[in-house]
Amino acid sequence: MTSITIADPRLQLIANARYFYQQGWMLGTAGNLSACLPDRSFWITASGKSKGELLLSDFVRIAADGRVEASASNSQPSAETSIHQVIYRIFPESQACYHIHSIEGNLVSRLVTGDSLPLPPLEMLKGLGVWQENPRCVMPIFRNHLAVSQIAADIEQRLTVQPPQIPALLIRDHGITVWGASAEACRNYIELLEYIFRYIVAASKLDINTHSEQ
Ligand SMILES: CSCCC(=O)C(=O)COP(=O)(O)O
Ligand SMILES: [Zn+2]
Repeated sequence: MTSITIADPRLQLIANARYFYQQGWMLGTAGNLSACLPDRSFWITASGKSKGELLLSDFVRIAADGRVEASASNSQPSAETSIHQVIYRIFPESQACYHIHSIEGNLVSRLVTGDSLPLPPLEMLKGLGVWQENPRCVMPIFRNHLAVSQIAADIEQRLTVQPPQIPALLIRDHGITVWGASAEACRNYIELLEYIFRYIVAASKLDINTHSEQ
């Protein structure tokens, strides 16, 4: 009889957090990652852990009804757990949700004053699910309240009625959050967005209009 071993999703979260740390996107304790289990509970990084050197014990398991199901002694779930919960509620097909803090993400959030960031019509958007010629795509931006519950409430209120074109949102002066069908998809979304953000920042320095059709 063949036996199948189901890998612990925390292992992939640890590897991705280390990679993001190496890119400068999860420095110090910044950011939080989560991944769902078949019963819709999810593992999320415990609050205040160094994201470049996570251990299996640096995660908290949150049940589908919001209870803390498992945690190592003294570990509290990420302070931003409510944002992950809202994302899983609005997009129930999501299996993972990643939040990082990057310099480019914060810079682009300052290039516009409104509540959405226009994205240039780059080929890279296809990796985020946008398959249109010369797409007009925007990314939602949310205000960075001190109370995370207010950010989560704003996200739920807006995205429930106005689903975004890409599985991602920006919190101004704070960071980006993505969600997807797998941890691998989330890592790809983060990388693609970081490329797009670098492009936007570089274009703004060169004073290039990135939205005109050539
Ligand atoms: C320097 S990180 C400030 C808090 C934050 O925005 C974050 O992403 C990490 O919070 P957590 O509670 O998940 O460690
Ligand atoms: Zn954060």
